[in-house]
Amino acid sequence: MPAIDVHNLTKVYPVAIKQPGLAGTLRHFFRRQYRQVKAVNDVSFSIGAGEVVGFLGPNGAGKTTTLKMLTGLIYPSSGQVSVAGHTPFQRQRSFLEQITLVMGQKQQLIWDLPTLDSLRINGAIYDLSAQELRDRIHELADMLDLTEKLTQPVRKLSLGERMKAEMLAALIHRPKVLFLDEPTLGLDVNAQMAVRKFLQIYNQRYQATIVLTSHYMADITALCDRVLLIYQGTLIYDGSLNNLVEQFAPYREVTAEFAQEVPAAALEPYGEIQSIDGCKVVLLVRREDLTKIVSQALAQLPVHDLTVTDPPIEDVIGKVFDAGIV
Ligand SMILES: Nc1ncnc2c1ncn2[C@@H]1O[C@H](COP(=O)(O)OP(=O)(O)OP(=O)(O)O)[C@@H](O)[C@H]1O
Repeated sequence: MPAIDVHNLTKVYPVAIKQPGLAGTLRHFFRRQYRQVKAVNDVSFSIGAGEVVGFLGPNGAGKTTTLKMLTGLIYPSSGQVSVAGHTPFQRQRSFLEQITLVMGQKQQLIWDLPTLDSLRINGAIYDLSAQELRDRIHELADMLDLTEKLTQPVRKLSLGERMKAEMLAALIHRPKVLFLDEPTLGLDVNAQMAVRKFLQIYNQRYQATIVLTSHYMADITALCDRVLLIYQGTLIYDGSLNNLVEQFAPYREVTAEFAQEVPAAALEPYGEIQSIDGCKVVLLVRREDLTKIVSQALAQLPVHDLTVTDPPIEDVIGKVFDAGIV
């Protein structure tokens, strides 16, 4: 049985339309008009237990709305959802004990209290014995390198420490399905890496299923083999990140440093010129022509150094969203 099974999921929000000014306010009061915003449109996918899936889309694409439906915070307008064998919006205790939702821009820890106190509250909510709670705090704090900070009021933690503490609190009941909405938002590179590493270990240790949204592609490339792309509420890609790159970036970047400057006209036959900076040139070369072009360049041009890389993944995803379809 898949951990998450979604069929034809749709969410339409009614949004009140209000004209400006006093007349608009009065009209709004007596005869309210609505327009329908289709935030999620006929989305279907299935995620197996233990998978880590990246859920990507531009702002307003419908990611958070989908996560809210998967965690039972809002009702779908139509379609079926099953998470850990439950219908999320019924919000049964046995469902809530198996999932967690972490939102990078929202916090559940109590601001003026030390993290430890919030963890005790969560322990009571999930009926953990004192020993279980101690063991889990010890294990997770150790994984997150947070033990020293647990007695400090949350408001005195750095952003990165706070996010780790949020993660600890969200996982104290050892959920099997994790929904993470921008868990590394605003963190510096080191803190992002620490959170990623932690998620990798948690996934492996508990075979947890993870659905992750992030605008940082490094999170996705480090954690997810599979990505779902959503655009204007519609799922436009479901598959491996590698296939996506191959499909949408049928070229590779060749960076060459020459012993002396080479005129642009002499470079044109080799590929599309991206930039020329003195003796350093970046070209885009189609994947199927790469071997031929590289050997020709080495034979015919004064090449000092040459490297071949994939284009940045952000650019590839950006292209997909610009095109709007796959
Ligand atoms: N409560 C709401 N009422 C009305 N419209 C909403 C509501 N919540 C979201 N929307 C609209 O639904 C669409 C999808 O929003 P959603 O927050 O799901 O996008 P998102 O992909 O998570 O975006 P972001 O990356 O910016 O967080 C947007 O057009 C948004 O304005």
